[in-house]
Amino acid sequence: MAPHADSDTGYSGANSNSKGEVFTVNSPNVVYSDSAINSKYTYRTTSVEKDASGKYVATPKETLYDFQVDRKVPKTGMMLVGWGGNNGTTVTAGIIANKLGLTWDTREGPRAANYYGSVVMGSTIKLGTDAKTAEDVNIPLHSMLPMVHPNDLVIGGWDISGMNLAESMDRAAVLEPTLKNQVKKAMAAMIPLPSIYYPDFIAANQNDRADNLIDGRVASEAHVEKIRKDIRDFKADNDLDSVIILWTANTERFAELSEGVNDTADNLLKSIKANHTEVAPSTVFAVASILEGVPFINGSPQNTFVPGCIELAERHGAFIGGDDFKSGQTKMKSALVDFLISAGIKLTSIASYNHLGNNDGKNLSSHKQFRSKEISKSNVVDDMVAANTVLYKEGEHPDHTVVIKYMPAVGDNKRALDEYYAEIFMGGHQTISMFNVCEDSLLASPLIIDLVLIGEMMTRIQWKAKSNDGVATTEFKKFHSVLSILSYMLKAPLTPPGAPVINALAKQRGALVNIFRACVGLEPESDMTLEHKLYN
Ligand SMILES: NC(=O)c1ccc[n+]([C@@H]2O[C@H](COP(=O)([O-])OP(=O)(O)OC[C@H]3O[C@@H](n4cnc5c(N)ncnc54)[C@H](O)[C@@H]3O)[C@@H](O)[C@H]2O)c1
Ligand SMILES: O=P([O-])([O-])O[C@@H]1[C@@H](O)[C@H](O)[C@@H](O)[C@H](O)[C@@H]1O
Repeated sequence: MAPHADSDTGYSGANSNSKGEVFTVNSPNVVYSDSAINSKYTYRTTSVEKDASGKYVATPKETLYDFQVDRKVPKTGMMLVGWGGNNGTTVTAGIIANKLGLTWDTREGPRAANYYGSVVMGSTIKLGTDAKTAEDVNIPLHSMLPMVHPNDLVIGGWDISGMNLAESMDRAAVLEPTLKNQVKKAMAAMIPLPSIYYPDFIAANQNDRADNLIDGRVASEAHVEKIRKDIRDFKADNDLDSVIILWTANTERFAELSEGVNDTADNLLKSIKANHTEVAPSTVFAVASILEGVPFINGSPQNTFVPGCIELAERHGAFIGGDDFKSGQTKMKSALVDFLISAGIKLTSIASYNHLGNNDGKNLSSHKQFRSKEISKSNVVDDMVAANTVLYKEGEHPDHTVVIKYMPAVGDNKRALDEYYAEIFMGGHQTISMFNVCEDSLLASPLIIDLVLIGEMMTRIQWKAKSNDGVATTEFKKFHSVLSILSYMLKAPLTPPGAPVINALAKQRGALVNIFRACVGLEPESDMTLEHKLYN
């Protein structure tokens, strides 16, 4: 279904038709037209109650969904807030290099552009099993639905630093000179739009790069309208069908949540109108995006989505997602903790130390900004611990410490040192010590692509339902405004109010893949492989 031959994804194992489609579903429940894929999907869950004796009673439930996927792949723009930063310049250079099919010399020999680290572009999913050999048939995740190809993204954005992207790519010191030289000309023509700058929200040490500013140092309606106009102009100037806004600017301090200021949509809008000092730049960008009806995704840990912002998104049916790219140390943690606890090993302490020398690290050397990051890096084990009442009593939790130090010498190559300490059988202990060098921007940039591609895809999926108690949704509706399907890429996944937060990495990926499967009428991949277990 991708508009590109599989060679663009570096994938050679699939055969695709003239439209680049890798598969179709042969089922009476799935109907293809030129404009849409319509599927009927039975969603099977288990409802659990306690009986009078306190025993659980499990009742299978079925809900019949109709899914509709718009097959027209739109010309899409990606507008980055913080475009001139390490992540912004790196993802831009990476997309240009892939689009041009560049190779460049390195000490280890020639390297070619790729999308490694992108779950959409670099991973595969099991479609099913071969009808003749019963072997797994795996296809690129990107081929599951008619998704935008990152090579086709039109890129723009804002930065408080006015450097062109070639200069800021040099400042970032992430990419090899032999690659930079090949994209420098294109990137020199890319100039970030001036942005809003409220000094109190980021470290004072960022002030020296703030030379590309919109007037006004507190939130205002004028700021919202200026950003809305920037979005409209970018869309019109590039003849785009859709635009996704993504925050990859500095980590802000948390905004104080208070009644009458940001607790409701109306109060938030009033606070912006009244130039309230507790409205963060990232929240102003989110409000502008919501009012423009374009998805806004937060790649940083601050509480951009104050309750009033979430309510505004719900009111306008606009998509939001966040928070904080899950790129290295935390991604490893969410997989390792899932493994240990689901193996019945009682994790009792996690010590997470990391140091880095990029501008992100410089900003995080300020306590208020570090605190935002400490929160997002610390909550990632909560769901896995709470789910295992065999190992952990109510309220019991492993010790968990997060340390971040700014060490300029290592630049973007963040060092993560972790110790996991656990109780095992009969009083024994297991100690896992890990040294993980995360080249932060090269790990985060593919996540930016995933967030934008999946965020855009979700704007083209609608559903209606008929549950087995007869409650029917008659009109097609969009997914909830809060895109929790993005959680695999995020440390502190934002969920619809009242919905549980899932941090276990495998569950997050399973949700993404199985929702995409449902959209084409396919059952979830259960890994049961009964076909290999029941017959002699
Ligand atoms: N692996 C990773 O790199 C990683 C992982 C998780 C989260 N993050 C988060 O992503 C964000 C970006 O990381 P980075 O390494 O690119 O940082 P960076 O400091 O290199 O880039 C941030 C950019 O944002 C700009 N900026 C600051 N305030 C702005 C505003 N109000 N409007 C527009 N631009 C503004 C800065 O000038 C800078 O160019 C940080 O918040 C970081 O914590 C990064
Ligand atoms: O995703 P992850 O590697 O756990 O977390 C990273 C932190 O280790 C790092 O200190 C911070 O600067 C990055 O922005 C990112 O948040």
